[in-house]
Amino acid sequence: MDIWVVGTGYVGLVTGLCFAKLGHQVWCIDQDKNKIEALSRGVAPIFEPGIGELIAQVQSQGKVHFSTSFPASVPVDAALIAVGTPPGRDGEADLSQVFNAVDNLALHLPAGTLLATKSTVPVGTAARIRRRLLELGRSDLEVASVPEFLREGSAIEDTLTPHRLVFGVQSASAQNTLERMHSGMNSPVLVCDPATAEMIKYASNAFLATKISFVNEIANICERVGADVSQVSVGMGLDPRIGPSFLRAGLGYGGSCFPKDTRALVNIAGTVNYDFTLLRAVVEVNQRQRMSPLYRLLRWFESLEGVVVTILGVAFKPGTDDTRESPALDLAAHLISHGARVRLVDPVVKTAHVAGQNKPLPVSQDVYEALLDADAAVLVTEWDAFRNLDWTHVKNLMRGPFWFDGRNVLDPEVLEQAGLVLSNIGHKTRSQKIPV
Ligand SMILES: NC(=O)c1ccc[n+]([C@@H]2O[C@H](COP(=O)([O-])OP(=O)(O)OC[C@H]3O[C@@H](n4cnc5c(N)ncnc54)[C@H](O)[C@@H]3O)[C@@H](O)[C@H]2O)c1
Ligand SMILES: O=c1ccn([C@@H]2O[C@H](COP(=O)(O)OP(=O)(O)O[C@H]3O[C@H](CO)[C@@H](O)[C@H](O)[C@H]3O)[C@@H](O)[C@H]2O)c(=O)[nH]1
Repeated sequence: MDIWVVGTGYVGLVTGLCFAKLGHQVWCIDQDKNKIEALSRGVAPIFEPGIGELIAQVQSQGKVHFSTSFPASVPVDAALIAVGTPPGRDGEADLSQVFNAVDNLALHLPAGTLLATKSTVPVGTAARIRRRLLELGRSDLEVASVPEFLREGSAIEDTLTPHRLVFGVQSASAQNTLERMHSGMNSPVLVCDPATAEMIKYASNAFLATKISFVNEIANICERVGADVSQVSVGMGLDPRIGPSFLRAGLGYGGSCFPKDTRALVNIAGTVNYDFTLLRAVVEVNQRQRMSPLYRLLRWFESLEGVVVTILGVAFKPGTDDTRESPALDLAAHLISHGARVRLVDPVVKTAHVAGQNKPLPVSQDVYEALLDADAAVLVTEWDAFRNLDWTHVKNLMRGPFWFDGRNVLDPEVLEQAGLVLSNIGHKTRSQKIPV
């Protein structure tokens, strides 16, 4: 098949490359000249395991093409919209990129082509797209919703072997086009109407975010009653009705999806006069959870004025260089506003945009250098590189012994043996000095 993918961000790029790998002829179109130039030279604009090799493979097979404009006289069976849907002022999804893409596609797609959204869009967007196409005199295009469920860090595998495919369609021919497009993927398929498909995407992200905020609330109670949240998670997860995933307590969720999509779903509910009380609480709990190291540091130091704090991990999770809605950036901004001197270290992120700073902050790649003369350290992102440090060396480098493990991946006993003091989330603190 011939497929156009509009928007070559995370989702558009990975989707386009994977369809090319499945044997389709793919055009990846993006308005960002630098991105397209880099991709044409085989350079990936994102850090994602396997992406460089995949670009090289499908480029050498002539299966993928990168362009800033819609190709003329090139056949096309389906166009996928994978542009951004960033949050607007009240958390609502800003659909300007989507409708810009729709308007451009309306000028270029031949009659009968399928136009499907991969972007996460509010319920009712497919209907709005159809109305827009009618206004533009393009009642001859099919509209569908095919939400994307990939995770950053395992995006290629998730796209080639997804847990499920959701086809939100209104006609047999649209379903048939999507089936041909995805043939070669051996995944369960749910066929439904576009509005239902759009809701499945938001409901899935909101439910996973709810699990995380729930376990973080349990963790906070564990600290106060002397229970161990890691074991509570294992114990809960052994019940197949609950399942073990997304029960890792920590500094809460970040990234380009959960924070944005939970707020957007609260907003969607509001537009139909429904107060999504539960999801509002999930969002609030997540925001509060990010600040737990700040409160713990304030109890340890009393004042953070001039205190040097090293933050380990700037990406919102390991395996990506994406810093969108990373808890580390929020924490850094709050520590700085309390007078702390913040140092950042991450294996792949090079600079960080921290609110209130007029230029990006540098991010070190050398963890020992970043810990030299630090008064305290906070692990925010559980990169492997931070798990097995030479703790005696760390103790000797640092001015103070205080560590906060925001992802519960460090062994308190090992750190204590080296003379450090470790506080973490959801465990009874071992040091008498750290009040909960
Ligand atoms: N990042 C993820 O892990 C992920 C996973 C599933 C779903 N999603 C959803 O997919 C969508 C895209 O996410 P992303 O992270 O890839 O976004 P992104 O912001 O990284 O990329 C969007 C791209 O679209 C391009 N673009 C914008 N308007 C355009 C236009 N009119 N024509 C051509 N190109 C245009 C931008 O230049 C940019 O490169 C969002 O709705 C997001 O919620 C993201
Ligand atoms: O037990 C857990 C699991 C995750 N997280 C945090 O949750 C966030 C999101 O993690 P993850 O879901 O792995 O990353 P994303 O790449 O943002 O993927 C989510 O968002 C995508 C965009 O919508 C969806 O496609 C995916 O299915 C969905 O998992 C990260 O900050 C994690 O640190 C926790 O705090 N505890």
